[in-house]
Amino acid sequence: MGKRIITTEIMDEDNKIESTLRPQLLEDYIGQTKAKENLKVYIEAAKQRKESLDHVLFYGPPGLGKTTLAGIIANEMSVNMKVTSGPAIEKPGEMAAILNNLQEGDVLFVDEIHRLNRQVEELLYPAMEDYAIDIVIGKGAAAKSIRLDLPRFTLVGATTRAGMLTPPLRDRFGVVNRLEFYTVEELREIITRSAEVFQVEIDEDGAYELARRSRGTPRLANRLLKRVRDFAQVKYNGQINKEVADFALDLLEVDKLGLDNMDREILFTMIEKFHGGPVGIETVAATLGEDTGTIEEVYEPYLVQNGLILRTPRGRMVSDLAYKHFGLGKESS
Ligand SMILES: Nc1ncnc2c1ncn2[C@@H]1O[C@H](COP(=O)(O)OP(=O)(O)OP(=O)(O)O)[C@@H](O)[C@H]1O
Ligand SMILES: [Mg+2]
Repeated sequence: MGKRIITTEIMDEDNKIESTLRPQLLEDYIGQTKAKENLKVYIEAAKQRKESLDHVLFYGPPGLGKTTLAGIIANEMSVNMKVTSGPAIEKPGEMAAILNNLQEGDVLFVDEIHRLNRQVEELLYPAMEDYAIDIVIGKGAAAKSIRLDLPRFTLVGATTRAGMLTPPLRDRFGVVNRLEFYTVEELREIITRSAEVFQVEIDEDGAYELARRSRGTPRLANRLLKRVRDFAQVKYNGQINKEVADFALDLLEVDKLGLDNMDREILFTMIEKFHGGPVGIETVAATLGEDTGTIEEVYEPYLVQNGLILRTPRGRMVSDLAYKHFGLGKESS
């Protein structure tokens, strides 16, 4: 079977469970107050005017709810959502076909939109702006271009790498939302709700402990909940409390701040190779064999927000807090 350019349903097992956890309406969506308030107004206004919603861009680190919000937009507008992603579309013709098949008002969700290739992206410009595309038929001297009108659709783009979007594409989104890390309290609410879906009992302290270690990220919170549920079932009598959560999370090597391996690798590299900084982000990235932008937009934000990495004019520095977290002394230099 060839690659699927477009999917309207969510496919694999992990995703099937995820889809039951996904809130369907704006009012059930926990956190992201700013983005939510924004969307509420725009959705309301578009509905009153019986128009399609303006194009919406979501950006921010993985697992914060971009795909979920795209689905909510389609639900709230009572339209269909078609799902595709930047790397799945190779040729402008493929994008033209998708656009041409949309119904009036539909949401086209393009995940990883920063990975669209140039020709495909350029096709989107008139599509987004004028709801029309120009397609070339024939070759050489016989080639002619015809204009194809499109239904008024809403493009919802998502990216973890806002820095990689070209300005002309970014400028064509009327609504741009940056998603933030969730607070422990918001994550606790999400975990409590997910536990109901999983039909597993969890007490307040257990939910709090899971929330604290979820790296500000609902996807991680749900994943940890699933794992901890297994421990609760096999080792305790099915109930999740702080003791079970602690036991399971320690075993899973999720630390008290929810740092993952990459987080630790970044911090250890800075500590061991660069005396804790200051060091340029490019240098850290090169040492880790990672792309600078990925470190900057995907991994670093959580570390900066939690005061583990400090951004200074001379470069990044590992904070005292991070040394303390790892039980390390700061070497005097
Ligand atoms: N506000 C929320 N309330 C409850 N659950 C949420 C919320 N936001 C996200 N989730 C859950 O977190 C998981 C990840 O969300 P989602 O797939 O929307 O993230 P994403 O930003 O699209 O991630 P990626 O960048 O990796 O595509 C889903 O299981 C979803 O149900
Ligand atoms: Mg997604």
